[in-house]
Order: sequence, then structure tokens, then C-alpha cells
Amino acid sequence: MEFISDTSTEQEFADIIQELTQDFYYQKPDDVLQFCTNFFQSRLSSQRSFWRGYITETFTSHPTESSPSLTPALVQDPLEAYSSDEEDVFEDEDTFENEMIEFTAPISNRGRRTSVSAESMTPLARGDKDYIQKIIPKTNAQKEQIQAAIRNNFLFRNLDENQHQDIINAMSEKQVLPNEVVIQQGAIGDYFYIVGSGQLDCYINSDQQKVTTYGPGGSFGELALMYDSPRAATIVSVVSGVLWALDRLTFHRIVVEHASHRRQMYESFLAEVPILASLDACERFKVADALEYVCFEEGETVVQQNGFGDNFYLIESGDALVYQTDVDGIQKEVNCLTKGAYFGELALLHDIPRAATVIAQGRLRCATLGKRGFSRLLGPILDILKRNSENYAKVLQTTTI
Ligand SMILES: Nc1ncnc2c1ncn2[C@@H]1O[C@@H]2COP(=O)(O)O[C@H]2[C@H]1O
Repeated sequence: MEFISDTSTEQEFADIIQELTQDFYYQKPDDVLQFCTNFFQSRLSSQRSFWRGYITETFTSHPTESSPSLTPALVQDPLEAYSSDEEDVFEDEDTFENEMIEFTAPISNRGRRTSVSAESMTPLARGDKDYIQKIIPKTNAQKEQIQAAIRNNFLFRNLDENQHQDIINAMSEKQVLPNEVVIQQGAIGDYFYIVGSGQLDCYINSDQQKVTTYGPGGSFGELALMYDSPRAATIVSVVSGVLWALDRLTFHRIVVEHASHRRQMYESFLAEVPILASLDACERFKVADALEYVCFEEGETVVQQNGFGDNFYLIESGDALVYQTDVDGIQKEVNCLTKGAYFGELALLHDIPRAATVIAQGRLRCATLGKRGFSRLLGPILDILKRNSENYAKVLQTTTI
């Protein structure tokens, strides 16, 4: 299934033909040659997109942002904060034609994700007329199982109901046998998977350290498709089972295009958060993808002074009041945070108690991210901070909630 050995290439070929055949019977096109041409054209363009990303990343370096100010709670509208200058980091010329490139799989380093190019973070340029929507019939139970799994995955959580339906419709069934390598670390990503039944183990790095196990409802394989990066882990089935597979093209059309809106909203905004200042543009895109929406009602406590929590928050709408209680137990209002402000960022770094209480004033909508989600995508934040020693020193001196 992946491009690693001859056997995998044959498997890849068999999978493509099977997908083409399935599509043919569902679409029943009048113009068979045109249908096949479109199918292969789409596959080729997905694959080229990957190579372009890989080459750009390997032979060029990313532009980085200048260090932002250390304003602890900036007041800026994330929607207005997007600057079109950021698009300078993207190249849209297709310079990759017929070159033969030897692929040496980069292996992830100390749990940190393999890097990606700025260009590969863009949605594939594809008009709707080129895209053939897949509808693979399923039972209600199967649909519910897929729905439940995608609802829990950070990439799908913010999609609307129609987009969920398109994903469910496009998923195809794949049987796995015991000890089958479903994903090989370092290979090109072709599918995102949801586990229907069975059990699969996930290993990373050359020492093949087992990092997790997936059971029914679990999902994996989204990262290579999302970031056009090599597979970050190896996934092996323990017992026979059934997977639901979403092809790269549908994944790009729905998930990547949706993500690009969020990235535009948050990119410049995240660049202003001191603790995230050492991230490059691509890494900030990843943070934007992983942000989760949370809502608090009037009077609800978001963070509690002296409490522990590993999330930081960006205010999307509404206001929040900040209170501190002194040694005599007297509580004072010390700040009012509004749309665009952030708080709790040091929780990504330290396990220190919160320095204040934050309470919603009216309905408060925030985007939030925790330390675990952050390091799963980008590796330990401390390592990232150390890239910029001046900023590192400043952040360590800063005490925020
Ligand atoms: N710690 C981890 N590091 C890398 N990948 C992981 C980890 N845990 C789970 N995975 C999953 O393993 C998958 C391997 O393929 P992808 O890189 O496409 O997406 C990856 C994630 O879905």
C-alpha cells in the first residue's frame, strides 16, 4: 500500500485499480476514458503535491517571523489579524515535472513531527468539476461508527454536518489481517483510517517504540495527508479487523480547505503569543489546526487561581474578568480580557499553579489548546522555545495566568 518495497508498489497498484473500479461502479460514467483520465490525473496531482512539499522542505529553509512584542494579553481581532503577506511563503508554480527523485524517508526526531513545507500546507488547487464525489453505501451502524470517530479527531471536530456526511460517504472498507503493516513510517500517505473492528499498534522511530494502540472507533493516518509529510509512525494490525479508509483527495478537498480558513484567522494572531514566537509559519498552521472551540456561560470559571491545567486560551468573542486573591484572602479584579486576548499560555510549558482566576463575563467563546495536543504535533515546547534564546529567557521570567 505504501511506496517502500516492490511488494508495496504492487499493493499500491492493486489498491488504485480497486478504487478506480469501485468508483466506476458507483459513478457509472458515460465517458469511461474521461472518467479514468480524471481519476489518474487527480491521483498524480496529489502525489506531485507531496513531492513538491518534500523537495521544498529539503532544499530550502522556511522564512521566519521577527520576534513579536511581549504584550501579555494583546487585544486584537484574529479575523482582522491575518496579513496577506503570509501568502508570500507559498509558491504556486508547478516546477516539478518529470524529475526522478530518490526518496529517503526522514524519520521523526525525539518524537517531534517530520517537517513540512509552507507550500504543502495549502489546499490542493482543484475546481469542483474535476472532483468526483464518492458515495460508497453503508449501513446506519457503520455510518454512526465513522461519525463518532471523526467527531473525536481534532481535524474533523470543526467541520459542519454536510462535510461530515461527505467524508462518511467517501470512506471505503478495508479488511486487515494479523501483523499487516497498514502504515509504514517514512512512506507517502495515501489514506486516513478509522478502526471499525480489530486492534492496531502504533510504533515510532528506529527503535520501534510502541506509542499507542487503536481499537474500534480509533483513527490514525491524518498527519501525512494534512501536512504532506512522510508517515510519522508505523501502524501494524494485531488481529484481523476492518478499517474505514478515506482517500487523500477527499481528505484534501474537505479537511485541508477547511483548515486553511482557520489558519488565515489565527496565523498572525498566534505569532504574537510570546511562547509561540519561535514557531515558524508552518508550525503555527499546525497549532491553528489543533485549536478547539470551547464556550463558557456568564459567571463560569475558565481557570482557577492555584489550580492546575494544561490548556491555554484565545478569546474569540466575549469578555473575561481576571481576579487575584491575595494572602489575606481578599479577591480583587485585576484585568478584563476581550476578544483577541489570550491567557494561560505558560501552562504549555510548566506544571505551575494558575496565578489568577478567569471568569466569563457574559457568553465567552475561546479557542484552546493543551500541552499534550501541542507536543503530539510539534514536539516538546521547551525545545522549540530554546531555538530563540532571547525570547526563551524572557518567557521564563514572565509570570502569567
Ligand atoms: N506519537 C505519535 N507520533 C506520530 N504519529 C502518531 C503518534 N501517535 C499516533 N500517531 C498516528 O500514526 C500515524 C502514522 O501516519 P501519519 O503520520 O499520517 O499520522 C500518524 C498519527 O495518526
